[in-house]
Amino acid sequence: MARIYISVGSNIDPAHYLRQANVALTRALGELTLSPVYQSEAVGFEGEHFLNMVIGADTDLAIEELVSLLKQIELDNGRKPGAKKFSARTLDLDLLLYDDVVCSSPIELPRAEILHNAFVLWPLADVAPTRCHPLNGTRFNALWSQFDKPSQRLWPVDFVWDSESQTQ
Ligand SMILES: Nc1ncnc2c1ncn2[C@@H]1O[C@H](COP(=O)(O)OP(=O)(O)OP(=O)(O)O)[C@@H](O)[C@H]1O
Ligand SMILES: Nc1nc2c(c(=O)[nH]1)N=C(CO)CN2
Repeated sequence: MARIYISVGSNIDPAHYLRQANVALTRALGELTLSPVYQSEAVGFEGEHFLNMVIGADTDLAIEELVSLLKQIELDNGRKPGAKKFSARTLDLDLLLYDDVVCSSPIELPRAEILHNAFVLWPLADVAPTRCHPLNGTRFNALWSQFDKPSQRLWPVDFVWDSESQTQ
């Protein structure tokens, strides 16, 4: 069994697609650990605000199977294959950590974004505060407390998981 962490992001109908991701990942992986949901300004391009969060789970799937599963869930939820890297998206699911595995090609683990993006590191520090980054051995709560916070604006939101009639 591997402990995994997945980053979830959306800036097209984001409340709907976060709920869809939760349903699809629960179906595929079983019990999930959900971080709080954060709203954030789009980083790297002009666009609608994002909702971001991190999901933890235990799985017997291999890394490649897991990345294929995430890609299929993205496609099932309106993700346009071949869209520009920095562009609006219905659903982005990235595997951040698979136990303490370190690898780079074709699959990058741990995902470099952990150290660069507040919208990844804050929710990861929420769900795995005392877990250590596999490359530098530092706990995620310490990495978050050292992060240059004014550089990226994000804020926690009250998120309603079980109602399609709510917008957040
Ligand atoms: N840790 C990982 N998690 C998910 N996909 C990965 C990972 N490492 C490599 N990949 C591969 O990289 C491909 C592109 O994913 P990547 O997240 O880099 O770009 P994207 O999701 O298309 O765009 P963006 O970077 O704008 O989110 C994926 O389809 C997958 O095959
Ligand atoms: N706030 C925010 N900005 C982004 C995000 C994201 O998930 N949240 N994802 C991107 C491409 O991976 C680019 N910019």
